Formats: sequence, C-alpha cells, structure tokens
Amino acid sequence: MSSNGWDISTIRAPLMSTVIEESYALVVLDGAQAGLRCVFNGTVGSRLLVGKGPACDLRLEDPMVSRRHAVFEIGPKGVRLTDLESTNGTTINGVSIHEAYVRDGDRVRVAQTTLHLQRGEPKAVPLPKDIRFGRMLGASPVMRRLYPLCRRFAESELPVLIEGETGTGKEVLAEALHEASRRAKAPFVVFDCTAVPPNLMESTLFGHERGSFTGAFAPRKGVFEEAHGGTLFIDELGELDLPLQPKLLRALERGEVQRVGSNQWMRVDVRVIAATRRDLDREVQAGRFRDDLFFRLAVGRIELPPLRDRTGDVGLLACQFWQALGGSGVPMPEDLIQRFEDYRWPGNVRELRNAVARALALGETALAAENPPGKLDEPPRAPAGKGDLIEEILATELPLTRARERLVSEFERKYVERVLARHDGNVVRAAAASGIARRYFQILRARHTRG
Ligand SMILES: Nc1ncnc2c1ncn2[C@@H]1O[C@H](COP(=O)(O)OP(=O)(O)OP(=O)(O)O)[C@@H](O)[C@H]1O
Repeated sequence: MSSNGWDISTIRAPLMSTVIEESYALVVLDGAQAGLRCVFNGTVGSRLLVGKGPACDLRLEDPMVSRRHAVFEIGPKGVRLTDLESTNGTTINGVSIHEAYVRDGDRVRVAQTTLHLQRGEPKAVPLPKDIRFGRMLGASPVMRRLYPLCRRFAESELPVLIEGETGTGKEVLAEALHEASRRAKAPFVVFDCTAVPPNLMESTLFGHERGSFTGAFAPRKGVFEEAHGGTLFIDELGELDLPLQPKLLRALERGEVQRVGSNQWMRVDVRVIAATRRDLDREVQAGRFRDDLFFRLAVGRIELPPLRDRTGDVGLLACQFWQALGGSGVPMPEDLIQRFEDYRWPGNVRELRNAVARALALGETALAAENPPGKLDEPPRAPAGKGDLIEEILATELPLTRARERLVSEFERKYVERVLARHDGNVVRAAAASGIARRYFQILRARHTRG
C-alpha cells in the first residue's frame, strides 16, 4: 500500500515511459496577421482554441471572428475541428463544418481569416513516473502528464480553475492541491453554488449580522471567514448568480469581505480554487459570466479529461475501489473488469465507483462467473468501446441545438463508416446504397473520416 492508501500492485499493464507527441502548426495565410505561425504539440486530448478572446491560444485580429470561434483537438484519428457556434462560421477547403477532421495541408477558414494546417514530425517524449497526485489516482499518460502541473499550482498561491465533466474528480483534485500547498494545515472549505438557494448565497459566502434579514437570529460567519488562512473551493462556479459576481470579484481583489447587514470590512487570507462542469469561456461569450471575474479565477487552469480518455485507468481505479469498498478478500473478477473497460462511463469516475459498489453489494462475484459478459445489468457491454450515445451526449449538458447537432454528426459518422465497409470502400456504390449523390457522400466522408 502507498501512503495514500492505494495499492499499486493493482496496476494491470506495464507503465509506459514515453508517449508519442504529435506536432502541428497553424499558419495564418491572409489579413494583417499573414505569416503568423502557431505551433501545437501534444497527445490525444490536447486542444488549441482559436478566436478573438484573451483565453485563446491563437488570437486573431479579424473583427468577424468570435471570441471563442473554433477549437482544434488532437484525437486518436487525427486533428478534429469544432466550430464553437461562432457567428460567422468555419469551413474546411470551402465546406462549411460544425465538427470534422482536418488533414495536413487543409485550408481552414474562420470568418474572414484563412489558416493552413501543417503536420510536423511526431516525437517520443518521456512521461513522468508518478501515478497519483494526492488522492487522485491515474496511471494513464494523459493523467501522468498533468501531475507536474498540479504540483506547480499547489506550490503557488495562484487561483486555479478546474474544468471537467461531472465525476471526473474536480473536488478530489482541489483537495489534493490544498493538501500539497503551504496551507495544508489550515481549513479546506467547500462552497457549492448549486447547493445554496439564491436568496442565501450572499450570506453563505460572506456571512451575516443578526437581524440582517428575516430568519437571521444570530450572526454567522461566511465561507470566506471560515476558510481564513486556508483554501476555499467554489464548486459549480458557472452557477453563481450574475448580481453576486462583482461582490466575489471585490472579495478576491481586495482580500476583504463584508457580512450582510454590516458596514465593516474584514480582511481574509484565502486561496480560491474553483471548478466548473460548464464551458465557462462560452458563458463569458454569452454574457452570462463576467469576464473580469473569470480572468481573476482562471489564472491557473487544469482540464480533467473524461475517464474514457484515460487509457488503462478504468481497470486500475475499479480494482482500487473494489479493495477499498470491501472486496479485498476476493480479487475483482477478470470479466467484470473487462466489461468495465469496454464501457464509456459518461458519469466518469463517480459512476465507476458506484458500479463497483453495486457489483459488490449484489454479489456480482458469483453472478459474473455464471453469466456471459454483457448479460448483467450495469454497465452495459458496449460494441466497439462505445456506450449509449444518447446518454453520453446528454451527460455533456450541451444546449439542445448543439446536443442535437452532435447526435446527428455521430450518427452520420457511423453511417458512413458502416456503408463504406459494406461496399469495400467503394464510394460510388456506398453513395448509391445511401441514396445520395456521390459528391455529397464524399463531403460527408471528408467531414467524418481521415480516409
Ligand atoms: N482520480 C481519482 N482517483 C480516485 N478517486 C477518484 C478520482 N476521481 C474521482 N474520484 C472519486 O469519484 C467520485 C467523484 O469525484 P468528485 O466529486 O471529485 O468529482 P467532480 O468532478 O467534482 O464531480 P461533480 O462535477 O459532479 O461535482 C468521488 O467518490 C471521488 O472520490
């Protein structure tokens, strides 16, 4: 057992010591920034944000470009480009896209600016050896690459914004950052913006004096005062009411808070770590979140990848949970681990932990031995490593139009793959079988595959 209570003997595959890093460059071909070259290196999941806004990796001066216009992401099959509901749209080689693969040499147009994608030589880069940061466990390359950054943020006093889908471990990470910081012995206080009714938000954050509102029978400290000397974790930051945002900003900038019903300012020494499931850049763009507060809180940013992108971590985490939840006498059944590894986990690590708890409670040790994989209730065995697509898209909590577009796009991708496979890759026959023109079929294929 390690000092964190994790048993590293449950690592199932040999740890990779290097990872192949892809390298791409985006070159601006026209306008005032012609010749500008922006390089992005990374592994699966690395992203490059393009737009006018200050959070963008490639900031364009084109007035027709949106604050956050589009994002390039390195995926297992190449670079995927997603238009982030920009006002003036994105095209690849003249074809308008919402989400599509971009190939070496393609021309991408964002509003009035043309970008040229150039692929460089991939190279092997060493991977850090650690498989955990505090209580946060994960031996996948994508997690191991995060830990050095986490350590640097923990040692600094910077505010940090943690982003990630539900159940990816944002709170676990916030606590680990606190525990690895010089504030470790002081309080770690959690304020969840979704758990407090709107009329009590201000007094929960900043405290209140007796009689300041109906029901305020006694004075009460707010979470800022409680966290004095330590760390305040603001969970679901995206849900913070707009009218409260300037008050929070003031507290952060001046290091002072005022209880509701008081006219005195109190000094507080608090480090803030915030988390969000929502895409806060998008909330800022839509005017639902103040950009000054966003930039005050997002000085350090950590994006926790979804569990489905953490290669090898499902088995490792499942075995750890199995032991921690009382299954230590019996090893976790191999076929159950296999089924867990095949599932997509839209609810991420939390869903995995619950599934292990359920398997233990229902005595799935015995069931798994009797039933062929896939016959058990949860989680369903998913063909080709995919879960329930609709559930998966629902878990992203996208607005209806974007969720619908994503569903259609995924469906089109699978359709094209399937029909091409049925016709041995022959586009003419595949298009005829699909009942659409060959030109349109080719556009669909270019949009969804690299072939
Ligand atoms: N890397 C990890 N190692 C071990 N346990 C983890 C890890 N990530 C998450 N967990 C466990 O998964 C559960 C959910 O984690 P947590 O509450 O931190 O997620 P979250 O991202 O904050 O979720 P939400 O967005 O719903 O608030 C907890 O039981 C936590 O202990």
